[in-house]
Amino acid sequence: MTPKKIIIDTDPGIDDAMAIFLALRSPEVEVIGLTTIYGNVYTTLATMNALHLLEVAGRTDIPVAEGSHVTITKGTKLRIADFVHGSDGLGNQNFPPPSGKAIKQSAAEFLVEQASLHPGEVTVVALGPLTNLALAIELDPAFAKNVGQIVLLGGAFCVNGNVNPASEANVFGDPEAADIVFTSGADVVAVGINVTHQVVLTDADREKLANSNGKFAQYLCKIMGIYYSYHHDAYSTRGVYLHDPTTVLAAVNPSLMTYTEGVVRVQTVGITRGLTILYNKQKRFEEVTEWSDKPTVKVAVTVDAPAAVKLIMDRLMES
Ligand SMILES: O=c1[nH]cnc2c1ncn2[C@@H]1O[C@H](CO)[C@@H](O)[C@H]1O
Repeated sequence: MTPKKIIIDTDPGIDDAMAIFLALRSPEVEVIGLTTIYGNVYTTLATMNALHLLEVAGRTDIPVAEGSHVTITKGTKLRIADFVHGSDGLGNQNFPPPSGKAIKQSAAEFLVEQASLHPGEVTVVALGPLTNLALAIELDPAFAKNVGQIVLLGGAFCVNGNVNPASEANVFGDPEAADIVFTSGADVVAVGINVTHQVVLTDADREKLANSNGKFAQYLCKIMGIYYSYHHDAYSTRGVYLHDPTTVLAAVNPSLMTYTEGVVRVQTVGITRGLTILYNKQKRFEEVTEWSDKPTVKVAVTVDAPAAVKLIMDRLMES
């Protein structure tokens, strides 16, 4: 079977690093590019980190396109989660700057170009706020139809968020963009923290990674300390949530999850800004609602967590 072409839209980020390495080790997919976005770090640093991670992996053949520095509404007050990942996004390791450079195209231009070059064949795996995808949709009315699938990490479906009780970090980062993507008519699969919080890398798993000869496992163990201490403080867990790698798995091996389908809208105002609400079509409402006549998306509901953790670890431990 020919591997699925994927573009990873990313804000690296410790779990992003893990997700990128996992994708590079997955024969089911071919990474044809990385696009960058703010979120865990600012966009400029996300681009540097994406280039750095490709250099670590020996995959400088993969292009990196820099994404937006502002939200879809041109907002510049960004919420950056450096307290989760370190001020450099990669566990404060003082890595030397990458020698490579981003391509001239913007992330949105690159996404539009690749989707129209390979209609129906490109999967975008979106691991940060959805600004670049919303820009691609605005730039090219055919993008939503041309893109094969958008597999995104976003939302907290029927559970508390991780920024506040209402909102998950990626949707909170640009709620207007998220609403554009969810209602675009593209084939969207949303993996929310209701699912990713079930996929935990324990202290014992970390030790196993550290004791392996895997190049990626070794690198990740070096940068993961701050991600572990953050989880210990914030959630009182002795382990970390594998948000981004789990989302990559939804593209690599979709059968590890179950899904429901319905219309998702995003709250953009008030104390619940960033809230994702899925209408499951179980009731016909008398009134016309903001969910009426909108395209549906797939939302992940369950995950085979032990199988997911094992697959992620096995691939990262290959040397
Ligand atoms: O507590 C948190 N606040 C903000 N961002 C977080 C937190 N925990 C994890 N992430 C980051 O947000 C995405 C998942 O929502 C992941 O990329 C993760 O690295």
